[in-house]
Amino acid sequence: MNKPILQIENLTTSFQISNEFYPSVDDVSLTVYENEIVAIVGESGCGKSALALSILSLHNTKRTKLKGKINYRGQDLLSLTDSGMNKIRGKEIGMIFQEPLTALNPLMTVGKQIEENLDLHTKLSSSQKKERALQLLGQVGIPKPAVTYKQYPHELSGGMRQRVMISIAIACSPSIVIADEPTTALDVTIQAQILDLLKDIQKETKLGIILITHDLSVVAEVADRVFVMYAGQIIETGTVTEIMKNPLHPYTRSLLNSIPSNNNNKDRLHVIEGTVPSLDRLQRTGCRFSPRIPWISEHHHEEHPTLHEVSPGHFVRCTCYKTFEFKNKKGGPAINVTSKS
Ligand SMILES: Nc1ncnc2c1ncn2[C@@H]1O[C@H](COP(=O)(O)OP(=O)(O)OP(=O)(O)O)[C@@H](O)[C@H]1O
Repeated sequence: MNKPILQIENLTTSFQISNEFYPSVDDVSLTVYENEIVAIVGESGCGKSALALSILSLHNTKRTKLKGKINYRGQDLLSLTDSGMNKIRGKEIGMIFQEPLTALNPLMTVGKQIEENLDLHTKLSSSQKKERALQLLGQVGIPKPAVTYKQYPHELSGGMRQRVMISIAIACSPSIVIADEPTTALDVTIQAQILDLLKDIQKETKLGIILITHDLSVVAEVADRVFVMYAGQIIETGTVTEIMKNPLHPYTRSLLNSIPSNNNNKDRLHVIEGTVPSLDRLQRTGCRFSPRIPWISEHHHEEHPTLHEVSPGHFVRCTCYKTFEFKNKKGGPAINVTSKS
């Protein structure tokens, strides 16, 4: 049985807007075990990145309030000082961002950027650092590590830059890597290569990966378990096999129906207006998804929706899933699914 590495308990992350604090991540609990890929999926604005940045304590502390617990191997990350957290970031928990061109330093060679992370967290000599950097570049599939080592980020293609980001993220052999939309900025073939690379690295190193994406087809490709987020809350979770085979929440079903290969409906798709509401306009009582499926009458929703375990490990929020049908009954998306790209 794999051991839990990260246990998030009742995490609420609130941001200050004008003079009020509004929860962007609302009472989220999730566990990541070693040797698994956990996906967090949802439309733009659901709180996925806010959750990732909370794990790494990367929010502006003056304008953000965090409540709950983030246990990493027995210590609560929320109670750590800045210097305590600096020892975790990049060493224990690696991070891969969506756009490597902005995440990488344009003025530093690839080799130096990998070595910078090694400098912070290891006591390797200069020659050992170089050796490790070259080995990492080889591990992430860079064809000529010695050449790329000396190059600047702008000299590389998008896919190569993302491989470099991955090499930096795994340089200090972390237990967890958080990958926030790692393939969104890449074209389809390169996307598939990067996903394969992440899968291979995960298998080789047995680390836990938290994969953030708006795309359920990416989830189906690589993840073991999935947490579907809507308006700051987890609305459904389970193994990927279970969620793909038996999605229950209307939102999950809508996301799945928005994948072209899953949609057998040859008619015009039925699109319901609406997007994830902004934090200050979000209804916080009742089912948060109900305004987007107004044809489902109120009494089918719970007043205080909770997560129900429908089969071992498969949880769904609110009772509306029991009676939900797509408005056009043919399975077109119930909502106009937005994405970041
Ligand atoms: N620093 C901040 N201050 C105020 N509001 C914020 C801040 N960061 C995020 N938000 C708000 O919190 C909500 C969730 O944002 P978040 O970026 O986590 O969503 P997301 O699901 O990651 O979307 P995307 O895929 O677009 O990044 C949004 O309404 C966003 O506007």
